[in-house]
Order: sequence, then structure tokens, then C-alpha cells
Amino acid sequence: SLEDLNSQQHGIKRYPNSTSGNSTPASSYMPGMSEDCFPSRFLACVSRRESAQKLQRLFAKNFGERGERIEFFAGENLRAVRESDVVLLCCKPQLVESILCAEGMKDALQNRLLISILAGVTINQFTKWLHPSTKVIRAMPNTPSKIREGMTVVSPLPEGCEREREIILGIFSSIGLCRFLAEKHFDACTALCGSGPAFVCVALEALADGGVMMGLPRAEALELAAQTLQGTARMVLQTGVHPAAIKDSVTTPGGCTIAGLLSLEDGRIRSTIARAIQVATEKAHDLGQPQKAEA
Ligand SMILES: NC(=O)C1=CN([C@@H]2O[C@H](COP(=O)(O)OP(=O)(O)OC[C@H]3O[C@@H](n4cnc5c(N)ncnc54)[C@H](OP(=O)(O)O)[C@@H]3O)[C@@H](O)[C@H]2O)C=CC1
Ligand SMILES: O=C(O)[C@@H]1CCC=N1
Repeated sequence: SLEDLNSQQHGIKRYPNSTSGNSTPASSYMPGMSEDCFPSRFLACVSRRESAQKLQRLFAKNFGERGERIEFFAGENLRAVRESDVVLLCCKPQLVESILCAEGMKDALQNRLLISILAGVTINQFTKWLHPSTKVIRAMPNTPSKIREGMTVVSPLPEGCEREREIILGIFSSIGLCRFLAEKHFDACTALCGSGPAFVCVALEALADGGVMMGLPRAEALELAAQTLQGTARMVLQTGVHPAAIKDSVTTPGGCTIAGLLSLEDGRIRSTIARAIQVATEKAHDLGQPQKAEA
């Protein structure tokens, strides 16, 4: 099947949301979890009251399709953590120490699952701020999660954490693809899928600009570019065909595609894009080191 081809050729796999085969009823383990391991109650914490109000307005319209509830807290991290089973940490890397070392936080986080999406901050760093009973994992989601087309990479869980694994998949599979990868790859994943949407948007904008240069109306040029990008990416994901094979199949000998491709190669497009991932990876690593992040 296409799915088999995917996992053989590129290891692409969409993990299921379901908890089939699970023998522990969710309610006996974590009261805030629904049966399918998706949280039934969310407590969103920010620092400023205006942010909480803004989020409240935003989520008033599009939240709770599975019956889950959301509440907003400004400057009340400790209270929210005490009422939670799973904590998703999404602050800037340079704020993590002050947030986790706030009075009472270490105790409040005992026996909780802490999921960090912070760039560059390692699990080893977290263990210094936390009680040993706090389970820490890292996740690196990206912006297309907003339309449930995200790519989230999650660090592996220790043995015996099947329930936590299902909770993590329940959360991140609901907003796109989710896969586990060793923590040593996280800085590269941060660059490729965390920063990736920004890099892709530069290419998208440039494609549309080229169309505009040749007389296309701006809106249509952007639509053509975006759908072309989406369609091609979906071919790779759904069929497992290598990008080089798609490129070759488009390229008629002596045609216009090879003319455009040679122009791209003159501009060293491949090494330019690959180097962007390299420097973003190096920077992501530095974000976890306080002195370097501030430099
Ligand atoms: N942007 C992206 O695409 C991705 C970002 N990340 C990671 O996500 C993290 C956040 O990045 P980003 O979303 O860009 O940052 P933002 O500045 O947009 O969001 C940070 C949030 O943290 C809140 N906050 C700040 N201080 C506190 C505090 N003391 N207590 C509670 N909440 C607080 C802010 O609330 P308030 O508004 O009230 O100040 C704000 O809502 C970073 O660690 C980044 O590495 C990971 C993957 C992708
Ligand atoms: O630019 C950043 O630091 C964050 C991490 C990945 C995406 N944005």
C-alpha cells in the first residue's frame, strides 16, 4: 500500500489517535483526560492579562469540538500547574529557569508529565530544576499546527510510559503529523520543522514575485505558488516518490523547466537552503545556553 511505501522509503508515519489495546481506563489514571487520551480540560497560562483576554476572544469561537473546556490564567502558573496532570511549557527559552524555579513550582510539578516545546533547552537541563518524579519530554511542533497540518517531533519516552505516550500522541496527532526522534536530533528538527515554515514562505513569496514580474496579478500568483508547493509536498508525503524523481518528470529535454532549474543552480539554491538549516540548527542549540542566547 502507499502507506507501506511511505514508511519504507522515508519512514513517514501518521500515528493514530486511538488508544486501542489500552487496558487502563483514562479516568482511573488522569482525571483531566478523556477516554481517547485527549485532555478534557485545558488551563492556558500567560503572563499578561491582555494576552489572556485576547486568547479568550480567539478561543471563544473555535474550541471544544470534543467537549473539552478551556480556562485562562494570567500570572497564575502555580495554581494552574497544581490543577493539571500534563504541563505544556511554551515560554521563551531564556525564561524557563525563572518560571520553573518560582517558589513552589518544583513541588507542584511532582508526578506531572512536562512537555517542553522550547528550542535548545535539553532534558538534562530540565532535570536540574525538577523533582525526579516529574517526567520531562521535548516536543517540537510548528506553525501549520494552527490548521492541523503541523509536524511535531517528540523525544522518546522511557520504558513503561505507554500511557504518557498515548497522551502525547492524542495531543500532537490532533494537530498534524507526529513522530518520535532521539533528542540528539532536536536542534536540527527545530531548524527544519520549527523554523521551516519561515524558510518555505520566503520561497513561496519569491515564486509569487516571479509570477508578478511576468504580469500575473499578485493574488493569483500567490495562489498558484502556494497550491503548487502544497501539491508537490503532498506527492512526496502520500506516494513516497523522491523529490528528484518528481523534478525529473517535470523536466522536458530542452524545455522551460530545465532553463529555470539551471538558473536556480547558478544561484546555489541547494547549498543556500541547506546552509540555512545548518545555521538555524546551531542557533537553536545556543538558545538553550543562557550566555549565548543573550549575545
Ligand atoms: N514560534 C514557533 O513557530 C515555535 C516556537 N517554539 C518555541 O515556543 C516558545 C515560545 O515561542 P513563541 O510562541 O514564538 O513566543 P511568544 O512570545 O509568542 O509566546 C510566549 C508566551 O509565553 C507567555 N509567557 C511569558 N512569560 C510567562 C510567564 N512568566 N508565565 C506564563 N506565561 C508566560 C507569554 O505570555 P504574554 O503574552 O502574556 O507575555 C506568551 O503567551 C519558544 O521556546 C520557542 O522556542 C517551538 C516551535 C515553534
Ligand atoms: O525562532 C525560534 O527560535 C523558534 C523556534 C522554532 C521556531 N521558532
